[in-house]
Amino acid sequence: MIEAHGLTKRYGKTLAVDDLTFSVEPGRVTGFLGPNGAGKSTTMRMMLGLDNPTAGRVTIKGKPYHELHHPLRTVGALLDAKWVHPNRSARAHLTWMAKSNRIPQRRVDEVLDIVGLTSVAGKRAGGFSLGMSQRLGIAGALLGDPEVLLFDEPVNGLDPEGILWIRKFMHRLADEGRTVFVSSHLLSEMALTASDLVVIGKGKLISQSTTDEFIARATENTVKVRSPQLDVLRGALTDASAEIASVDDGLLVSGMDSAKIGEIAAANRVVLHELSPQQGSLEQAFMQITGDSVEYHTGLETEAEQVLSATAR
Ligand SMILES: Nc1ncnc2c1ncn2[C@@H]1O[C@H](COP(=O)(O)OP(=O)(O)OP(=O)(O)O)[C@@H](O)[C@H]1O
Repeated sequence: MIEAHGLTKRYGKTLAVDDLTFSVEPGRVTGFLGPNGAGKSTTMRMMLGLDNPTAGRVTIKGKPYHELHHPLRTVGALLDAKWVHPNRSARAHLTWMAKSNRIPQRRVDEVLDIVGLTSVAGKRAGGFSLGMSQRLGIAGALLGDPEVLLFDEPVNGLDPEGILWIRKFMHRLADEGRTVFVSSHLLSEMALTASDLVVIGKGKLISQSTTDEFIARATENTVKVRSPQLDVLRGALTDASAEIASVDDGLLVSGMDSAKIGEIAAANRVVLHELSPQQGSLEQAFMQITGDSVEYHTGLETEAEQVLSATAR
């Protein structure tokens, strides 16, 4: 469990984190979403005691980081995957970390196995691909078998196979009952990875909810209907105050759920060929919820475009 209360960080004139209050629950993957510069890394650094809050506090299992008796056994983090001596082997790097934290050597082999690096454990970490470096970073985070894990932009720059591996791994950690807090500016990736979302923009909390609630709240859900008696159906739905738009081969109905539309169709003896709820995407939700912040919106469009073009490729 991670809890932030009024967490604030000021760097000179920049208010990097502005009065954030939220909590992160165990047994779930919680996405920490916001565009570049929103304050995600600063927040995570404060969670790990690497930066001091200007005001407010953040606790892990009820205590600020510096009061934890066994920090590495309580919280593990992947902040920068390339933070490793390039000439050290993966095993030597982890052994060095383990020794300085009084963690037994057998745990090094365990974590190498967990992240699938056993076969390259003796190779120079400097020669690792980004995906392998991420795995090594995650192995380091797991060394103390912590209940709480923080990952800062873990899928940045990874190929689809690497992204899938990280996603499944996060789910596995949450299924083991751990608290998994993962930052990203990649909206569609977070929609697949996280069941809960903490969304920030310009240092401020925009929303905390489940991913499904976030999308449902922000996007207007519509229902697509196809029928050989479209005109009869259109009249009946209009009489019932639904909003209707015509699409190629049917109608797009808003302001009414599919159950009600089905009932109206049945009452009017209208045959339906399709009755399908259309859910908005996380990109749409993100744009809609944050759209009133000009600076935020500008940054966001770039991110959303990147995501959309990456998806189209
Ligand atoms: N050490 C620092 N000194 C001065 N300003 C800083 C420092 N660290 C962060 N900032 C500023 O604080 C704001 C939030 O930065 P932060 O890195 O936390 O955002 P972020 O959401 O993690 O973005 P990114 O995805 O680009 O890392 C930015 O305006 C950044 O320039």
